[in-house]
Amino acid sequence: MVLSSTIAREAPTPAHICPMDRSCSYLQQAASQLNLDTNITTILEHPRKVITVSIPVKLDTGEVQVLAGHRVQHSDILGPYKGGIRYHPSVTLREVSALAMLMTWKCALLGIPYGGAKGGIAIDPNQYSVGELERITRRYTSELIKDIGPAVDIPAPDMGTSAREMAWMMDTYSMHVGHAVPGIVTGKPLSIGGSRGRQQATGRGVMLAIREALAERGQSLAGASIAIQGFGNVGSSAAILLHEAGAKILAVSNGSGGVYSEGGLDIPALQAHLQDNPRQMGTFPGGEAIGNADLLLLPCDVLVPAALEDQITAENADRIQAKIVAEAANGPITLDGDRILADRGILVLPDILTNAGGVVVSYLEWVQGQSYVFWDEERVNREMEGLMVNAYHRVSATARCKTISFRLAAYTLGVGRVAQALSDRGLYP
Ligand SMILES: NC(=O)C1=CN([C@@H]2O[C@H](COP(=O)(O)OP(=O)(O)OC[C@H]3O[C@@H](n4cnc5c(N)ncnc54)[C@H](OP(=O)(O)O)[C@@H]3O)[C@@H](O)[C@H]2O)C=CC1
Ligand SMILES: O=C(O)CCC(=O)C(=O)O
Repeated sequence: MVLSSTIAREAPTPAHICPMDRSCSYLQQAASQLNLDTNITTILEHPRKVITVSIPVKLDTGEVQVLAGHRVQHSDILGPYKGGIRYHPSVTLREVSALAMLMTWKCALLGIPYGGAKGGIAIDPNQYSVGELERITRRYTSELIKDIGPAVDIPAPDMGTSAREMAWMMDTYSMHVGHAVPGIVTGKPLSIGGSRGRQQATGRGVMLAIREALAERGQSLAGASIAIQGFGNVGSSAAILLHEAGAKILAVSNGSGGVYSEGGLDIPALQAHLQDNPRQMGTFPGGEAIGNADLLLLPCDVLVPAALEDQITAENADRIQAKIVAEAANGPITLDGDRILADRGILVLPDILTNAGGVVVSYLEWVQGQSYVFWDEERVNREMEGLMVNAYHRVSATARCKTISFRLAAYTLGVGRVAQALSDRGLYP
């Protein structure tokens, strides 16, 4: 048996330095708007707990790999830690830390009683069999068993994971404690206490944020031209819902490239094509192939990055032709890219608002589970829409009233709520 260690060897971050430049920069800007005591900001800059575990996994070949699994718990000031689990080759402890902090502000902005966390393993799930993925997920859960729980830390799907991984996590945790604990994860299958509407929830929230932003400009979704990077859970759900609302989806893409049609893509036909030809966007007969980099530069009403971080940077921000950029992904715009878009007057709908529909329905799943009463999809969608639209208009009103960007307005509302709770709870030393 060969032992191949694939544990990421990242340089350790000095304890006194905030490891997350972008997240900390936005936190600092919000702190300055709020006139926060610098000691409170210093506390909020640091994750409360950073966990890295070794995950030995026996591959189908008999070889053993040891993977590094991370879980970063940024804050539980407002409630249990909450956030997704990512399986993607680009996962690092730094990235997971930054994403955990985003979760704290997102939940606070939306007014849901959760803190923020994120987890991840640096693997390409496409390179592993289902059996291997199950063993990886179960061992990762086992290693985290003392740090997660329905009142402590509640994982959910993120890039590269889905209801399937949540079911494995729920089962592993339940076996450890000796009884079924559906509330240990959200985004799980309906059969074990999942919520109707969770799968499409993030994409639905993205559609709602775009709808509200266009409405404030006197435009409707019908006829709006939209380009979407990423066609996974979030990108494909947003594309379907925007298409159903009459928007013209000019282009979509995945890791293998994209497809473009000036007249708008037939999204259901594209989905059917992908069923038969997985990941082969470029061969869809209803459009022409387009690269991911060019998709970002298309002239359109709304550009929706719904894949990875750092897609809009100092290199391409001055060539973005969209009027609105809706951050469906977490962190798709770098700090420099953000400054350039702001200087050019392009409205950015920030991630902590735009993609919050997922965690909102995770919260609704948790509420249903706690009360043992499960709602129909119409009710779930209605409750989520209420919270999303309310948050959108609070952000928009704050941006208008303080003459600041939507991002800074969203951070000011999220950070302000956490800072208030921190000082009310007396955790401030
Ligand atoms: N799932 C959720 O509920 C939530 C997700 N998010 C965020 O949304 C984003 C997407 O997550 P999700 O949809 O769940 O992830 P998925 O794993 O379901 O989908 C990811 C998509 O991104 C594509 N992709 C990967 N690399 C690239 C690339 N270099 N260029 C273009 N596309 C690429 C993938 O293509 P391929 O299949 O070819 O690899 C796939 O279409 C992430 O930032 C995530 O954090 C935010 C809130 C909630
Ligand atoms: O649904 C959840 O709990 C978390 C979703 C998530 O990871 C995110 O919003 O980035």
